[in-house]
Amino acid sequence: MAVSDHVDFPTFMEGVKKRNPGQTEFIQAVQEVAQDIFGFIEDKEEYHAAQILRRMAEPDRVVSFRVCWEDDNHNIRVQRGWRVQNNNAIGPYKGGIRFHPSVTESVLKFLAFEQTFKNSLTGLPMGGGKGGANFNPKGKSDAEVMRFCQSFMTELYRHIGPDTDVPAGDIGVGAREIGYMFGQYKRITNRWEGVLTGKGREYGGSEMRPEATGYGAVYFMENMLKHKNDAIEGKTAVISGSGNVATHAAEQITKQGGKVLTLSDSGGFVHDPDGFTQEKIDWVKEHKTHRRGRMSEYVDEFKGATFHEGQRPWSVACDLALPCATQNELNEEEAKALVSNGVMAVSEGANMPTTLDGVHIFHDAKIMYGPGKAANAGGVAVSGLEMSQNAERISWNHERLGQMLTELMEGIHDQCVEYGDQGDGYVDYVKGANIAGFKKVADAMLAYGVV
Ligand SMILES: NC(=O)C1=CN([C@@H]2O[C@H](COP(=O)(O)OP(=O)(O)OC[C@H]3O[C@@H](n4cnc5c(N)ncnc54)[C@H](OP(=O)(O)O)[C@@H]3O)[C@@H](O)[C@H]2O)C=CC1
Ligand SMILES: O=C(O)CCC(=O)C(=O)O
Repeated sequence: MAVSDHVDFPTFMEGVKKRNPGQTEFIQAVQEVAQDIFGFIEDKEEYHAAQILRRMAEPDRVVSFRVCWEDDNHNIRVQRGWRVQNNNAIGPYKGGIRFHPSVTESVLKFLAFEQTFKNSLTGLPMGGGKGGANFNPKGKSDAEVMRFCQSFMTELYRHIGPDTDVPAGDIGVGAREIGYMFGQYKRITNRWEGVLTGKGREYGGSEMRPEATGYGAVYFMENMLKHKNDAIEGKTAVISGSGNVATHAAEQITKQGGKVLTLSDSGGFVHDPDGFTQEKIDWVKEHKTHRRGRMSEYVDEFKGATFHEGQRPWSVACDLALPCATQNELNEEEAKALVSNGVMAVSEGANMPTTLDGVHIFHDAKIMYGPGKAANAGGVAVSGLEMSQNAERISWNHERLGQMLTELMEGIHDQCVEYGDQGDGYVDYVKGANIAGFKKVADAMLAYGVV
């Protein structure tokens, strides 16, 4: 009988850092999870003996490939693509594809790691994966984006499948890119199958998927407030981003009687003290998605608003904050500014938008803080429902899916409370999400033995 290798948290993290040199985002994501899991498994020898956390922090595989495409001037361009298949213990790998110049292996490994816990929290049978390329869709013609997507899928198709790995959208990958990639998969394989989610409604996409992540993050906020006998109505909200997640979060805050004060993009943020009404949000959706414009142009359209170039919105006083743009977009100083301006609750639409130091500020101030892996899980949850609909060759209506999303978010919130309740009225939602997400995957891995 082997003697179990029962390492402590600092030794575990030293090993993670040594094995993943320079991968700061991945190390950050593992650290945030591991610090909670070490406490939880302290007296659970079976997890130590089977090296479960060590195995979870090592992706099943990372596929990296060349993506060649021709631009409109007939220049040959070369990008790097990846698919990180992190863990398929509880279902096929599942997670988005990101096209952005900042994409690296470290970024995709952190996202695939987070996705594993998030997907487990949904209660649906989905493992964790993530992919992407260091391709910048900004400023490219539709024809260039199509050629890039086709080339990307020409390599990716051999690694994915409806029971193997089911990608979806993320930053820089929306309905247009999913259409081009799904078309290419179908063309190469001669199969129509639910290999991607986030598809257009006319070819197998699900009702509610476009809204699901942003609405879900607001439902998570609603659940946190309800737990304290409070509600969104009458509250002010600061939101970052102006893409799929941010605009739908803004829409749902507005529907529930809250007032959205800001939206942003990588150029800066817009402060509209009169609030973003549905008409204004529709303008932003159209402007960013179809005209592919900049948020700076909002102030030419709507009087009374100001644009703050190169800045993030966290200095604007608010009751609620929803970071919905990208990772590490809210640091320690910005967290302090939010707290000193009286923020009550933070619900993360983006993945890991708050730095570890920022998270500590929220915890020390005991404000309600819903981490991305719980708060933004509504998107992948409805993706899971899109997979079910495709497999059954049926489609459910908007109302039914809306109801399912509401119930799924409530279930995720309640799991966080079950494992994160500190007994003094404070809920540590990070701890709750980490432990609840870990347990199901870990138990499945134990059942499989050493694989
Ligand atoms: N789409 C989904 O279903 C899900 C998305 N998420 C997460 O939500 C976040 C937003 O995704 P999504 O809305 O889909 O993406 P979109 O591409 O639709 O929008 C991204 C938004 O974030 C801004 N942004 C991107 N990178 C940066 C940066 N480095 N600094 C400042 N702003 C930036 C973009 O501004 P600009 O236009 O200037 O680039 C844009 O406003 C990501 O963290 C993603 O991983 C999580 C779960 C599901
Ligand atoms: O819908 C999906 O499969 C993935 C969504 C996603 O990428 C995420 O949750 O971060």
